[in-house]
Amino acid sequence: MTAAVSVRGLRYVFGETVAVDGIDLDVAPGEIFGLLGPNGAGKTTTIRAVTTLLPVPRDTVSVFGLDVGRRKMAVRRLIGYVPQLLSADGALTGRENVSLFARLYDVPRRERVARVDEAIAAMGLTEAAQRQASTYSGGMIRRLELAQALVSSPQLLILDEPTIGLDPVARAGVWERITQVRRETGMTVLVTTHYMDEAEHSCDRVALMHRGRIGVVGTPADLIESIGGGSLDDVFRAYAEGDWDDETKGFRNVRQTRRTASRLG
Ligand SMILES: Nc1ncnc2c1ncn2[C@@H]1O[C@H](COP(=O)(O)OP(=O)(O)OP(=O)(O)O)[C@@H](O)[C@H]1O
Repeated sequence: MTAAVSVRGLRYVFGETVAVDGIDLDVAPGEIFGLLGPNGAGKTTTIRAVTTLLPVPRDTVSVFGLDVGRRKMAVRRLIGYVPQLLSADGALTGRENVSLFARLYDVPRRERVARVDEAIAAMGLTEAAQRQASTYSGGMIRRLELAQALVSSPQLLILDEPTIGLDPVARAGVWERITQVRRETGMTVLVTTHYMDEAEHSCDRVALMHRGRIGVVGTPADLIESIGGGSLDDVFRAYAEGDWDDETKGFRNVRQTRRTASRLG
């Protein structure tokens, strides 16, 4: 089966800073895949490479089998992207914002009205659609941005910290909509977050990223089991506290350390 996203040996350097340090990653079609890690881990740089917004060498990143280094425009047609910075225009109504994206993405004119309505409804914004976006709450703005990204019916939805800065209720609302869209459309979702608890509940698989590298990949349940129980936060802490530059500190060692720690109380 062709991976939705495949990354091989991706490295990205800004001046002296190694933002991404030779990572491999595979996202399966239809899964919600979380790229987790603290600020500066390299998550945004990784997904900007996947979205074609950063230049990448050939044969390092592909989306549904299309090489990002060679087929930029074709890849863009498969992707919906919600960046970290707000992209909705407060002076326009919710509906106008989504319609604007439908035109930008070149959604066929005869399908536009229906597709805009669908995207707005999928994000629970039908009643608010005629209001100016400047009157929306933070959670509604995020859902509006999701509707903008969904209007082109992408095969791959890429979300950079979709719940950052939102209160717990709004965060839950955003995740509820993301999981619902995936359930109804089978769309693949690649999401970055540093909220481990959210990823634990909503992602099928996660990759833990730290200092430009990916430490472990797996289902939240398997990763938690691998350290003998706890939460995804504990898993991350177990890895982040180890020296990731030291090749000898593998999964087994972390597990051993945890076991020892729990024996010692
Ligand atoms: N345009 C840039 N110029 C210089 N350095 C950059 C640039 N973009 C990112 N970096 C650096 O690369 C590293 C990785 O940043 P990146 O934004 O990918 O991390 P992140 O995990 O997404 O963190 P955050 O959640 O804070 O965005 C950081 O040290 C950051 O300062």
